[in-house]
Amino acid sequence: MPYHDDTPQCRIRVHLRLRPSAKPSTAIHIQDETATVLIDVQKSSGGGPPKSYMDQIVFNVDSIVQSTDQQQVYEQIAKPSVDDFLKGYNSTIMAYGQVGAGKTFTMTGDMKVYGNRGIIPRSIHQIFEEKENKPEAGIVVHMSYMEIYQEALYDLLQQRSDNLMIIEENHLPAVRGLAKIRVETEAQAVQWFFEGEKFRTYGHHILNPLSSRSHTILTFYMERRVQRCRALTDFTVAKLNLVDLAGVERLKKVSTDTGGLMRREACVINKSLSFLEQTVYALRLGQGYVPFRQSKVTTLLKESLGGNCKTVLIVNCWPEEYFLDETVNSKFSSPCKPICIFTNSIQSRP
Ligand SMILES: Nc1ncnc2c1ncn2[C@@H]1O[C@H](COP(=O)(O)OP(=O)(O)OP(=O)(O)O)[C@@H](O)[C@H]1O
Repeated sequence: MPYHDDTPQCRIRVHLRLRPSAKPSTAIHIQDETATVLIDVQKSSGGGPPKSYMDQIVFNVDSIVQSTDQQQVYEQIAKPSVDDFLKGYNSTIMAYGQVGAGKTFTMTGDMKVYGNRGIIPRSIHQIFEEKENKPEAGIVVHMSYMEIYQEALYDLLQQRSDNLMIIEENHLPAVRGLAKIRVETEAQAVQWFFEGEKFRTYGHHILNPLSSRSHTILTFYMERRVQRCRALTDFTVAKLNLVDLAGVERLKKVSTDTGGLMRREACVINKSLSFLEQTVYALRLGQGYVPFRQSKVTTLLKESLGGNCKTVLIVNCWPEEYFLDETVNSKFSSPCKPICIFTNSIQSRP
């Protein structure tokens, strides 16, 4: 069931997507009714017969998707966020998970097969359908697309310009130098998105011939007129972040190259994802100090994780035995669920 939350405080929604597998691990038990995943793991110490070595890791999410149907994934997980954005709420949809587990398939999709297009092209369609159907709302849309590679920022809509700097604006991070392109139609937005994709950093390894080596953040900025009463018109502004995080990597599983570029990339990616985990745990525990500034991705996602935003996290997993360690590590998503964030739809333009 798609989920809508109109309360001023809402929590991060967490969805698990398992990619199709011919041989799923028997250690993973899915309970669809309660959206719970139970994973049998070996206890590290202790005596007794083999069975007593087993322990069970439990993590709870909001829903579990095992289907490959991109339309269903969009309807169930992403569309409510785009609806919220169009109503004037800041929204974020973020894909996290192991390498090759389907993050880019979920966000961008297979653009050669129309039915397999992902959340980004479908969101673009929904945004411009609203703009066309409601001319009275005077909707204005801008977009930006950036990449975080090796802790440096690149503007994918300016031929990968690196002339960007994180600054603070109204106590929130902003990126100076980032192009915000005004887009009038769905075709223009798709064209700019493809233009940005050309400059994205990909690598090739055993698990994925087209592996993202960076985090990307595609943002839509919307401004629309809202008639409060006959004499009063508000201009509501909102942002939609579509985030494709780089994958959690065990280097020995993806490459035999232990000293080169892939190793350096994997170290930086894993470090930034572990900072993301630390940030989530600090928010979950309600700690006064939240280490947002430890990495570029947590700095830029400050509002999505602990500010004024409705956030959805999609955790992509391989259900095979070979990836069980990484699947267990995905349990970090569980503590995201109770994190409450403040949401306010009326952010009027002065
Ligand atoms: N649910 C799915 N159904 C069908 N094919 C899928 C699915 N998930 C992933 N794939 C396929 O698996 C391959 C790897 O997926 P994808 O590139 O999306 O992984 P990723 O998590 O983004 O990886 P990386 O972290 O390496 O960038 C692609 O060829 C993709 O089409």
